[in-house]
Amino acid sequence: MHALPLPIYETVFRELPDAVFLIDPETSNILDCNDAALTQVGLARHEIVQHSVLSLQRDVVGVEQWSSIAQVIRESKGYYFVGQHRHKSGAEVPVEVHTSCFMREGRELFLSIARDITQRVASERDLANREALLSYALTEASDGLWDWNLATNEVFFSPQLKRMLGYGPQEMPPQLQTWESNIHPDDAPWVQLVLREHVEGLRERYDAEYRLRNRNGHYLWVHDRGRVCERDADRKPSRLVGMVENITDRKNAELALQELAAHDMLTGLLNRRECERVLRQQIDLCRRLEICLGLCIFDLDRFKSVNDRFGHAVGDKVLHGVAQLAKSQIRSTDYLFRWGGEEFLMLCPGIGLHDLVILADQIRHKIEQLSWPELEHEGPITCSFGVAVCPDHGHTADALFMSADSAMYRAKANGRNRVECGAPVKPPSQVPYPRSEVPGRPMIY
Ligand SMILES: Nc1nc2c(ncn2[C@@H]2O[C@H](COP(=O)(O)OP(=O)(O)OP(=O)(O)O)[C@@H](O)[C@H]2O)c(=O)[nH]1
Repeated sequence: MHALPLPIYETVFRELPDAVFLIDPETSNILDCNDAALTQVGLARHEIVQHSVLSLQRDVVGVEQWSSIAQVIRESKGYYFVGQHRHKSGAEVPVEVHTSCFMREGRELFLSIARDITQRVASERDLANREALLSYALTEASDGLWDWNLATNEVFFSPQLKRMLGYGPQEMPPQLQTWESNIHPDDAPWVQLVLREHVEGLRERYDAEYRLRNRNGHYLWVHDRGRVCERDADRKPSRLVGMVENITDRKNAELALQELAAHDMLTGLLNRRECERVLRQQIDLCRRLEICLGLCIFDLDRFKSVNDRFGHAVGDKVLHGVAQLAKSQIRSTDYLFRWGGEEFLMLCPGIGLHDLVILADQIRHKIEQLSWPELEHEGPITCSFGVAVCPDHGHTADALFMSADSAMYRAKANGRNRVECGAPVKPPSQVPYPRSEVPGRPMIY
């Protein structure tokens, strides 16, 4: 039983933002209410007081139903229900009602507090709609979807994602490791870096194209995009969702085109355009790693006479043979390009002048020793070589190339079938640049 209302309680009753009704359990009539109650149903005080509480809503109909509810309210400490109050305008106001029973001066009374939950119902409806959409997207969308809980490292893989990779609905354990272990080893480090950078807030989104292994062990090319969609109380990412698209066909076509555009048809070597790109990239890389970069240009000697005497087709064979031989002499980390016509360019990261000269001379010698049945009694095919090393002979791509090129012309002028070195240049005073070769780079090829 509650104590008698004191003036302070009277004020609380009047000022409460929730609608409060004082009800006679016998008649269901409202004995009193606060202003929030009047606002909630849009009625004046005289339209409410001494009217049945049943007139405010439609969930309880008739005295009989009211009596049984009144009985439940009496027996329980508090009666709670979610229903609708009827506004004067005809609109329905969703309410959450808590009713309790108490005695005052020997008389039984009900106190009902009705909270307007319009906003909450709207957001719940919105959430339900979104969840339905999400559930549709997760199971039916043509792209595969994933949902990663960062706290547990659990990952939901959508049925479509599993289908894309050739797995059944019960396969693919829902863990981050399942995904990680299927990324192509060459792609894994940078894909994981991109993902980490997004989680750490360094990238706005996670977006990567990489190879993902399917159930048969073959790799698919995928475009994977994702975003942090939930954060914990400390604003740390707690959930990331993303979408995986199978782009194998497009990527393969793209790669085939790139391959075609980067290679020379006759020799199969990388072409001049690719050479220019790689040369600049290697200059930057070697500068960053503080290692040397060797460049060698070689050109067939008196090749015009081969064409003239034996025809272009035989000349092509010679070019192809020379390219294959040179290719067989370099390391997998070196590059060989067909610079143009009968001219080739070799790039060797981490090599010093001494070793580069040895390598060039070895190739020169091996080319000279090749036998060419098509050339009948013609003498050996020979080449002239010019070598230069960055930074000793040039600090930029152009300077390095020019140095090796003029060395090659000097080799021609000095009798052909020989190796000449570029002229040393002064280092730029402001850029400290090492002279080191890669430690341990073998001199023997
Ligand atoms: N068969 C064939 N010949 C080519 C190709 N590209 C360039 N050539 C030929 O290479 C020859 C180059 O001749 P030149 O520049 O006079 O040089 P060279 O005869 O080798 O004389 P030096 O370089 O001074 O030793 C020309 O006959 C070109 O037609 C090719 O793809 N196939």
